[in-house]
Order: sequence, then structure tokens, then C-alpha cells
Amino acid sequence: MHEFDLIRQIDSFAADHDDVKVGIGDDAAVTSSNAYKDMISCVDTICEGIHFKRSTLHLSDIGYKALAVNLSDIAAMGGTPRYYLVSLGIPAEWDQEEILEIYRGMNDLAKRYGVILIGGDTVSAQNGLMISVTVLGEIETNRSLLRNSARVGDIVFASGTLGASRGGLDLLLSQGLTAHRTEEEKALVIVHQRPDPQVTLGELLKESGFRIALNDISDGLSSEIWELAEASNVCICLEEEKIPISADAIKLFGKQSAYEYALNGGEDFQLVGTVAKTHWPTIQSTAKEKGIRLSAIGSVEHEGDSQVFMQKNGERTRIKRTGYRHG
Ligand SMILES: Nc1ncnc2c1ncn2[C@@H]1O[C@H](COP(=O)(O)OP(=O)(O)O)[C@@H](O)[C@H]1O
Ligand SMILES: Cc1ncc(C[n+]2csc(CCOP(=O)(O)OP(=O)(O)O)c2C)c(N)n1
Ligand SMILES: [Mg+2]
Ligand SMILES: [Mg+2]
Ligand SMILES: [Mg+2]
Repeated sequence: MHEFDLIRQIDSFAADHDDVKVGIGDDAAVTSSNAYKDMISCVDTICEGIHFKRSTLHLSDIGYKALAVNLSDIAAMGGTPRYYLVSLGIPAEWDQEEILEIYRGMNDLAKRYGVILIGGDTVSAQNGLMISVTVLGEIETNRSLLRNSARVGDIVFASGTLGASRGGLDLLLSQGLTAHRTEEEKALVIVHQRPDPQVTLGELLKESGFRIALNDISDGLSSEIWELAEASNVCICLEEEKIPISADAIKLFGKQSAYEYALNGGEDFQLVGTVAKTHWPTIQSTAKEKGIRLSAIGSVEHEGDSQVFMQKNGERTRIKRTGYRHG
């Protein structure tokens, strides 16, 4: 199985319909709701052994993260999350109190964003806990921020810092859940266990009214930037020195590994996007007023050929799409 190939083949079953504004291929689907609003829907699943182990997430973190990864996809559309449904596949060794603790973690995050649990499904499973969350959100008609909106001359930007989640995962896999940790170590671990979905930033970018292409960083910057380039059919060049690498990751793992984690580690759940150069200072300062860091990390150079390069000291190399891939 090859994740991206499989999805491309599955896409041939998706019929066109006037009410489907965005189907397979972006962070979430956009469908007509009424004259004023579009509905935004997404589903992401996390599986024991693949997305978490008992040694990497507390029970409450499993719930928190299962919802957070979906709020992140709604944020990547500029949408507002409203409702969620949860599907569970539960192996025999998991007991009821453990599952309820997972829900407590999910509820912590749901309350923060006013997202309401409206249903789900519960089945037994043979190997490993599986938790799949569907989030339904909304946005004003035709205002979604899509991956295919990048244009020549745009600034490429990223929110927050990158590489922390993969650093945190390294620490958790080597030290376990309950180790005594330094402040820097704690900071990385918390990003891995309880990533902060950028819903406020997504809404703020949408509110700007500017043409903005947007994607969230689940698989890694290298992979997400390729998705923007391919969806928009443009060539993007990033500047290595401008990538906002987590300072804690640099301190603990050194600059080279931290850079690798920022590019390919994934699960930072920050946003990466593009905006016209003239609008960049406005969105950067609006975000700053809300305490959100946005960094310019590159630019969109030409169209007609999707490519991504990394530039350093005047030399450029083609970025490999080495983010996380299932299969
Ligand atoms: N099994 C599937 N059937 C139908 N659509 C799918 C399937 N898996 C993924 N997709 C769609 O493919 C696109 C890419 O999915 P994915 O890479 O998981 O997005 P993201 O990284 O934003 O969560 C999305 O539009 C998603 O809805
Ligand atoms: C135990 C463990 N091993 C490895 C990882 C790293 N990892 C698992 S899935 C993943 C990518 C993100 O998940 P995916 O299902 O591809 O999310 P999507 O792109 O659909 O949002 C990463 C980096 C992890 N979180 N935990
Ligand atoms: Mg996404
Ligand atoms: Mg997904
Ligand atoms: Mg996702």
C-alpha cells in the first residue's frame, strides 16, 4: 500500500456535484450549506503503534490529540469547528475507565474551542486502539483557504516553530512517559502530546479577506510544501536560514538534527501558506497582535511546473518529499 497512490485511485470514485466545492485533495471538504455558509468536514484517525504508544501519550493525551489533528485540518481551511463525532475500535485489553479518560482529554480541547460531541461509533478491534474523529465546521460562503491558491510572487510563511514534536517523540521513545525532564525536554514533549491547533490563526487569515493558500503540517514541512506547490502548479523556493526551527530542539539535538526534524519530522500542526507580497506585512502584524509568530520562509517563483527548492548561501537543492507516509 502506498498512501498517496491509493488516495489518487480512490478519487476516481468521487462524483462531481454542484454542492461539493472542494472534495478529495485538500485538508477538508467544502460543501454548500446555505446562502451564507459552507460546511467544512474532515476525518483523521490515530492508531496505537502508528500514531501513539502507551509510552508516548497519556490516556487523556490520546483523546486530546485525536481531536487536535482534526481541528488543525479545519484551521488549514480558515474554518470554525462546530461539532465532532468519534469512532472507536477497542481491543479487549482496554477497559472502560481508560476510554473515559481518553474522552476527558478530548473534552478539555473541545471546550476550549466550543466544539460539541454529537455522536460516534464503538466496535471491538483485534490489534491496537483506533480512534477516528470527524469534525464538522463552517465558514462564510466561498471563503475557504485552499492549497491551490498560491501565485507567482507570493511570500511563503510558516506559523510558530517546527521540529519540536519530533524531538518530543524521540525523548518519549527513549525515556518513556514518566521520566524526570528538563524544562527544554518538557517543552518538546508537550508539543508532541498536546499540539495546539492553529484555529485562531486560520480564522484570522480568513478574516483578512486576502487570497491565501494554506496547509497544516502533519507529515512534515517538506511534504506539506510539496502539496501546496502541486495543488497550485507552482515552483516554490524556501530559504534554509529562515525556517523557524524550535530553539529547544536545537539545544537538545543540535542544529542539523533539529533542522531535519523541522523539515521531515511532522506533527507540529503549525500552518504553512502563501500570500501576496503586498499583503504579507499586514498578516504578519495582525498575527503578532494575537501573540502568533509568522515567519517568511521563501517565495513562489514561477508557475507551470511544481517544484520545491531549498536555498542556502545562494545554492539551491531540490527538496525531497521525505515527510511521514503511511504504507
Ligand atoms: N480513504 C480515503 N477515502 C477518501 N478520501 C481520502 C481517503 N484518505 C484520504 N482521503 C482524502 O485525501 C486528502 C488527503 O488526505 P490526508 O493526506 O490525510 O490529508 P491531511 O494530511 O490534511 O489530513 C483529503 O482530502 C482526504 O479527505
Ligand atoms: C509511536 C509513534 N511513532 C511514530 C510517530 C510519528 N508519526 C506517526 S503518524 C505521523 C504523521 C501524521 O499522521 P497522518 O495520519 O499522516 O496525519 P494526516 O497527514 O492525515 O493529518 C507521524 C509523524 C508517532 N506519532 N508515534
Ligand atoms: Mg492537513
Ligand atoms: Mg488526514
Ligand atoms: Mg490531517
